Parts: sequence; structure tokens; C-alpha cells
Amino acid sequence: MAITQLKHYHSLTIESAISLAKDLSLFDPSENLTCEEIGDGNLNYVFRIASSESGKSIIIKQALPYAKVVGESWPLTLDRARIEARALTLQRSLAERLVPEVYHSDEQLAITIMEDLSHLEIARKGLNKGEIYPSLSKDIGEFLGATLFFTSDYALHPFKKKGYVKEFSNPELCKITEDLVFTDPFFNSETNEFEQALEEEVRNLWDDLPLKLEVAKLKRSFLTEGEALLHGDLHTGSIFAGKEETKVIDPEFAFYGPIGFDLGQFLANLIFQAVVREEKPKKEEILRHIETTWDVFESTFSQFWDQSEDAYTKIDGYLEYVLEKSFADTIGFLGCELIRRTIGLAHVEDLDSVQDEEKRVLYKKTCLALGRECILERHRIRSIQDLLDKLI
Ligand SMILES: Nc1ncnc2c1ncn2[C@@H]1O[C@H](COP(=O)(O)OP(=O)(O)O)[C@@H](O)[C@H]1O
Ligand SMILES: CSC[C@H]1O[C@H](OP(=O)(O)O)[C@H](O)[C@@H]1O
Repeated sequence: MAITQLKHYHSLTIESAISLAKDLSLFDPSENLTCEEIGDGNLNYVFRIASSESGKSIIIKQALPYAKVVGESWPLTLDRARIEARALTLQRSLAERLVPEVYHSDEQLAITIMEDLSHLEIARKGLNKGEIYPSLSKDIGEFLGATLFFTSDYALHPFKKKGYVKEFSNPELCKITEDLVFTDPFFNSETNEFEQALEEEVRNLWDDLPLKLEVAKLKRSFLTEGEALLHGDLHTGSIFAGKEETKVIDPEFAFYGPIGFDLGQFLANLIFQAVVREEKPKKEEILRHIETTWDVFESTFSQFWDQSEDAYTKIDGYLEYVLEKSFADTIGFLGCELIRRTIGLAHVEDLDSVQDEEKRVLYKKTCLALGRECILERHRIRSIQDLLDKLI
């Protein structure tokens, strides 16, 4: 009888990460390898292994059985590593240029081994330094048009789509979003974190019943509308950018949800930049990115729509209905992201790194007011220009 040796989960160290890379023949046995842990996200460890001889390098990302940002008191499923590796592979098959290659994955060890993108920079970091990324919004618009269309019912046989819905069932990570994006910031919850100077605005939000009703509707969409496979956490910290290259990483929150969610998260994270940039040309750069993201998403999605085999896609007005609904959802989700990143558990460097306290508080108040307006007015904000008018 063959004896199968089961690999049990253990968290990697610098040494064991190097041994693993060698065991998997990702490097020549004779190569001298260096390894460093470079993870700066909230949840996982990320090891970069490089050979000085060949110049080759790889990334090993490992999930921990808890959320790194909080520690062992917040247990978290290792299944997120399976979801991430699968989502990267599927998204790469739909938008090859915009997603890193996965070399290997292992569910037991909760690892994904992938292409090293260190020649690029995390978009949030670069944007904060004033870097210009000419193709960022065009690329993200294309990524969203392709990944959202080709994982939806407009493109897939219903059996295939429902298979994906099952495969990407991601209850624990969805629960984080349900709590941290849709619930906690709108209630006096322990996870919230905000400065004293925002107390009055925050209490007003908590007391704002019409606002809470609209957030409840958005949360309901997130919980119930399995339209397409979402990235699920598409903020500027999940994107590597360069002058001519863009890559989307970190889809561990992937699941079937409403099309507007990824768009809303990405646009909100651009809006943080629009808010903190006071010089007109610098702000303009971001406004153009906001416009281009939606425009490219809309045109890419519409082009693919014409290839659909679903008879209803030939009915006049159906595409327009889907786009209008997705746009209103995008504006609403964008509002929730603006608020949660300002007063919730997970903040953004764009706002928090502003040293001048008066300015920082002013920017945060602007984000809260804008978030509220977008949630409440999402059906009256009819075009991307209507949104831009609110940012000037
Ligand atoms: N493929 C990659 N190439 C180079 N660096 C990477 C890669 N993936 C992740 N990193 C680095 O690790 C950090 C955290 O990765 P991320 O996937 O966002 O982890 P988390 O899920 O913990 O948020 C990134 O900000 C980046 O600096
Ligand atoms: C405790 S998870 C908080 C927050 O972190 C995730 O982002 P990332 O891992 O990319 O830093 C996600 O946005 C969660 O809402």
C-alpha cells in the first residue's frame, strides 16, 4: 500500500521558504538564495526569494490561521489562500496582461507562489508620492470589463456559472466586508477608529436613519446579488503600477457579488487622492483616472455584450439597464468605502499620512460628507461627470 505523506500546515520562516522553493525546483539546487518577508497588508505573510546568480525571483504568499493585523484573537480561514490562487488563475485567463502568473499553489500550506512584481510599485504608495501612472485607469477599466463580464450569466452557461459560485463561496472574508464596510462604521462599534475632531460628524452619521436605510439596501445587494466574480478588495493597495504596466493582486476576498462593488472600491480609493491633492493639475490627473475607469469599463463590457449568446442580450434597453444599475451601485458602494476607510478599522495612508492636523481633519470631513451624499444620491448621480462635479 502506498503511503501518502500528508503535508500539514506550518507557518513558513525565511529558511523554510527557501527550502520549499528549492524542493519545488523553482531554482537550481546550487543557487544561492536570499529571502525576506515583505508583507505590509492586513492579513498575510509575503516572502520574496531571489537568486543573486540568475537574478530570478519569486513571491510566496502564505495565509495565517488568523488576521495578521489583529493577531491570534481573530481566527481566519486558510481557505482564503485557495480562493486567491484560483481567482488569480481565472482572472489571468480573462485579462492576462493585468494579472501576475501563479507558478504553484498548495491548499494545505495555504500558499500561492507567483510572479515577483517588485519592478512595479503599489499604486497607493506611488500615487501618494505623486507618481504618474498613465495607463492605470485604462487598465483597471479593462480588467473590470473582462473579469466581470466573462464570469457573469451574460457570458457563461448557467451550470458553469453556478459551479463558480460554489467554488468561490467565501463566507469568512465576505463577513469581514459585511462588518467593516457596511455595518460597523455606521454604528458605535468597537472596531471603529477616528480622531476626536471627527466625533460630531461621526455621531451624526450614526444618528442618520435615512442614510442607514440606504446602506442597508447596499449591504443587501452585496449579500444577495451574485452577478459576477468580484475581486472583492480592489483598492489601490491591491494594484501594482508602473509607467506602462498594471497588475492586480490580492483577490482573497473574491466571491460572486454585484458588479458595482469592485468599481466602487477602486473609484473611492482614487477619490482619496482627489481630495488630498490641492494643486489643480495634480487633482485633474486623478479626475481623469476616475472618468477613464468608468468609460473603459463601460465600453469593454458593452463590446463583450455583443458577443453574448443569451437571447435577452439582444433586447433593446437591457444593456443600458444593466449599466445604469451597476453605475448607481458603484456610486453607493463608493460612498460606503469612503466612510469606512475614514472612520472604520482599516484606514488609508492617503489620508492618515497628512501631517498637518487641520488639513487632515478637513479632508476626512470631506470624505465623510461625500460618502454620505453618494450613498443617498446614487440614483440621482446619473453619469461620471455628475460625480466629477462633486469633486472639483
Ligand atoms: N507578486 C508580488 N510581487 C512583489 N511584491 C508583492 C507581490 N504580492 C505581494 N507583494 C508585496 O506584499 C504586500 C502585501 O501583499 P498583499 O497581497 O496585499 O497581502 P495582504 O493580503 O496581506 O493584504 C504588497 O503590498 C507588496 O508589497
Ligand atoms: C482585518 S482586514 C481589514 C481590511 O484589510 C483588507 O485589505 P488588505 O488585506 O488588502 O490590506 C480588506 O480591505 C479588509 O477590509
